[in-house]
This record gives sequence, structure tokens and C-alpha cells, in this order.
Amino acid sequence: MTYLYNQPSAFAAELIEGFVAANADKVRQVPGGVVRSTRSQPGTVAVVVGGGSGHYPAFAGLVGQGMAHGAAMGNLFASPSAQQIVNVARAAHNGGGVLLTFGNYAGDVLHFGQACERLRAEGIACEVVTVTDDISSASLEEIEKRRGVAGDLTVFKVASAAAEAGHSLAQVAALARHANQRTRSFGVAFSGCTLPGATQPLFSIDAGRMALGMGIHGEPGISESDVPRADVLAEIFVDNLLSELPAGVKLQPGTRVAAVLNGLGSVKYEELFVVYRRVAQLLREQQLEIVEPEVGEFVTSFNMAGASLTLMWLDEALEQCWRAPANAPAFRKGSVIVAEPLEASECQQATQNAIPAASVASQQSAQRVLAILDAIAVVIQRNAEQLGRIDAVAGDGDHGIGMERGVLGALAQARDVAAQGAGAGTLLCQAADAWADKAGGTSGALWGVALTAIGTALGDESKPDAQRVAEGVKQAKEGIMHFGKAQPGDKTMVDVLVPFSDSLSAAVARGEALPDAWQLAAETAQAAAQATAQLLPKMGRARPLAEKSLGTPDAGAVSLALIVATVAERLRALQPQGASV
Ligand SMILES: Nc1ncnc2c1ncn2[C@@H]1O[C@H](COP(=O)(O)OP(=O)(O)O)[C@@H](O)[C@H]1O
Ligand SMILES: O=C(COP(=O)(O)O)[C@@H](O)CO
Repeated sequence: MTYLYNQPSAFAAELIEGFVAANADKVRQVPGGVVRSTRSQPGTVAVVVGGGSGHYPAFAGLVGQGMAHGAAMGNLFASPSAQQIVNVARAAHNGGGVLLTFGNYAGDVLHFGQACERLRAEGIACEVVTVTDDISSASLEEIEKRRGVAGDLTVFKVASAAAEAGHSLAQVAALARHANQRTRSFGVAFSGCTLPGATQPLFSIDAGRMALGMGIHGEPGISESDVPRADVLAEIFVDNLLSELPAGVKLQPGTRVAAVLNGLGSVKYEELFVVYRRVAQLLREQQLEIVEPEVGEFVTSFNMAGASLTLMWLDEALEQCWRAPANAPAFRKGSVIVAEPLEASECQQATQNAIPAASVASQQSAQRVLAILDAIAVVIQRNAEQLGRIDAVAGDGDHGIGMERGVLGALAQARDVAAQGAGAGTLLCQAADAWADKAGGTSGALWGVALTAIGTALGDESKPDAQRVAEGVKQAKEGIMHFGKAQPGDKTMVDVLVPFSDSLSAAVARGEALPDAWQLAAETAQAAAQATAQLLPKMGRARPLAEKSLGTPDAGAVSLALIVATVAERLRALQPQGASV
């Protein structure tokens, strides 16, 4: 249960305001998140972390001297957008390049990856390091698929200390990867979390039972048991982590290890200390040297009850970074020489994109595209709850609100640029950026890619004909498959997009007018979306809950089918006899 909130939709934005007001000596707000409010050494690497909100102190609480330089902050449990990340990275950049580091989640991977490309295109050197410490989320053979949980803390700390010490971007990235390779976590949960305004927990665990290996958004673990005594839980943690030592680490007297016992949201510090008492005994029984352990909350799962243990196996370089002083709102150690505050004026602002000139025909098309977007917004709002319910069966239940945020952002931007005389291509490209920016998450990134592809194909010159529209949809399909890496059969929106695009191209090639060709393709899409109910998910948040999702269609497939059906209706209404947009 969340007791204190105003509008649930404003929760993520309002918490940033309050967090910054309470920590102004260390952080300041920029579009997309926060950066340090103190001056960093010119020429040093900026470490930019980030992810969804709801995991405090990850990510904003870990920004400050000796820790990260900035944090991109998404909505609750949804990755920030590439635009947010770029804004934060620009503001944090000290001239030495940017390291982007975050937990391994599909939406984060897509948005941070795009942000990295954009920063490089602007001439800012950039590297990406994903954190994959959760040993229960995938086997050793698939170690790259593991989730990032409280290992975020150790990896961010090492990267940040290396940046503070003046290492080059390549060295900082190499140390961060090394820290990740030597960090392992194992967690348990006793109850689900309930997001602001929700009446039900996002997921639940039977009273008196414990989920072993559960993720920080309710992703399933590897097994369940009765809730044990504190000492037994400590033994479960230590046994699991000692059974999977990273390459190059030996369990021998004197081996040095950093230990982090992490509360996942609503377990008391006193309970954590009782558990840590036994964790420390067990590690010492193995004659391991525990270096500067941490007990507290570092990466939470909103108000989920649970805890995790993280071990980072140290060598000299990692130990030096782990022990270095830090002064962030939620993580302090040693004493830093307090840096000078930045002037308010020293903050880079996001720049507005100019509207390129467009032909009259393309401006008229832009008005029709705007009307179509308007209709899509109505349909998505009407179906948001149902899309959320479908997503909650095996995902995190936020598909409806994510799509709603995205389409409303896209519509507002489209209205704005249409009023400034944008052509259809520019209108769609700017709507695409706004969609990705406001929605965040996996589908936000992918809809951004799709609309950009269509907008680029339409351009701002001629009135788009059926061939051009079909080509744009084909490019959207290829773009989504390139970025998301899903194939038909993986139970994603790709299972609708591929038959939809193929059917549209075939009908256009046969000479059908656009409204008719689109209508045929939309019917194919509807059938394909329903058929995803029989598939097992292989991508995204739904993957670990594969069996549970049998019988339910994929949420992203259903929303795509709804959208193309709406476009079909609008095309018929807008142009009873026409053949173009
Ligand atoms: N790799 C991928 N490629 C294409 N579509 C994907 C991929 N991963 C997930 N999806 C789609 O995204 C939908 C989930 O979107 P959403 O709930 O907004 O994202 P998140 O899982 O980040 O919260 C899924 O139902 C699926 O259709
Ligand atoms: O949920 C998060 C990002 O995951 P998505 O892939 O966008 O669902 C976030 O809370 C962790 O950064």
C-alpha cells in the first residue's frame, strides 16, 4: 500500500522535486533527472546512471561527489527515455566523455543504447556498461541475460571512483565491467509492492511464504519456501553466492570481499542487522576478509518486503575504488574535500528542434496525420486499463499507462509542430521523439523507432502515396526488429508488425488504394494479435513468466493491432475515394 501521493501520474515527477529540494547541496534537477550541483574536475569522465523510479536510492540518491555525476530518472518501473538520458549526460559532461551504466532491463538497454549513439554523434565520447549481478535471473551460460539488482551499487561506486581519480573513459569502462564481472547478488521477497493509486499489489506471495530469487519488479524467482528464521536466510544467501564464484576468484583464507545486505523496500534496518550478524559469521568462517560492508537500502523494489545479499570479490584496483570517499544523498563514506557549488546559470538546457520547410501538400498531409494521431490517442486511453491487465499477466502491468503517456506526448508535440507549418515527415519524427520520451520503457523506445521510420519515409515534400506509406511501415518493421532483436514467434509486437507490413506491401503492390490495403492488413494484424495467445514469450519482462502467459495475447501485439485498426477507420473516413494520406 502507498499511503502518500497526489495524482498517481504525477508521483515520479513530484518525488524528484522534493528530492532535489532536500539535497540541493549535492544535486540539481535537469530535464530528465538530476546531476551533481557541485563542480567536478574538468576533463574527467562523467558517470551517468539511471533507470525507472521506485528503486530509491537507486538512482538519484547515488549522485554526488565520489559517486555518479548524474541520474536519468524514468517513471515508476519504466526506463527513462533516450532523450532524458541525453539531457542528463550533456549536463553532467565534464569534457572527459560519459559512461552510461544501468541494470540490464530491455527498456533501459534500448534507451541507453540510443542515447549513447546520439551522444557519440554530437562528439561526446560514450561507453555503456550494463549491470548483471542477479544470479537467479539466468544461468551462467546466459550470464549476459541476468538482471541488475543491488550490484548497481558496487558497479556504480567503482566506476565513479575511477572517474574521480581521473582515469580515461576506456579505463573507467573497463573497471566498471570488471566490477560487474566480480559482483553477484541473490535476493528474496516476502510480499509484493503496490504502486501509488493501485488497489492491488503488482504481484503477490502467499502469507508466510518467501520467493527466492525474485526480481525488483516482481519478476519470478527460482523457487519458494516458508519464510525462514533470520539465520537460515543468511545461510541461504551465503550458500548461493559462494556456490558461484566469478572466474579468477578463489575461496581461500584472506580472499577479500565487499558485502552489501540490501533491504528491498519495507524490511526494517533492525531485521537486516540481525541477518547481517549471521552473514558476517558465515563469511568469516570461510576466512574471508569483509571490506567495508554496507547494510541498508540501496536498490529497492518500491515497498516490496524482501532483502538481497551482494558480494563483490575484490582485487587491488576494485578495493581502492570501493573504499574511496563518497558523498551522495544516500551513500556516504570517508570524507571528501567539498567541491565548489555550480552557479545556477552553468546548466545546459535542452535545445528546441527547428521545423524544416515543407511543401503545402505535405503540410496538408500533416493535418491528416494529426487527425489520425488524435483518434489513436482516444482509442489508447479507452483501452489503457485493459492493456495494463493483459501486461500484468506476465509483465509488469504498465503497458496501458506507458502507451497512454506516449501517445498523449506524441499528440501534443504533433499539434505544436503542425501549428508551426511542419510537413508530415517532420510531424511524425517529432511525435516519435515525444512518444519515446514521455513513455520510456521498451514499447516507448520501439514506437519511437517505428514512427521515426515512417516519418522519414514520408518526408516533407510530396503528398505521401500508398507505396511510400507501405515502404515506411516496412522500414518501421525492420527498425523495430533491428533495435529490439525480437523475431516472429517470440511473443512481441513483432508478431503483428511482420504480417501487417507484409500484407500492406502485398496489397499496395496489387494496386489496392491505401485505405483498402490498410484495412486488409489491419484485419491480418487483428488475427495475428489474437494468435500470440498461443505463444510462449522469449523477450522482455514476460520471458521469465512464460508458462503463465499461455492463453493471453501479448500486450504490445494487442495495442499495435488496435492502433492499425484505428488508422484504417480514419483513412476511410478522411479519404473515401483517396489513395494517399
Ligand atoms: N525486444 C522486443 N522487441 C519487440 N517488442 C518487444 C520487445 N520486448 C518487449 N516488446 C513489446 O513490448 C511490450 C511491453 O511494453 P511495455 O510494457 O511498455 O514495456 P516494459 O516491459 O519495458 O514495461 C510487450 O508486450 C512486447 O510486445
Ligand atoms: O523497469 C525498469 C526498466 O525496465 P523496462 O525494461 O523499461 O520495463 C526500471 O525500473 C529499471 O531501471
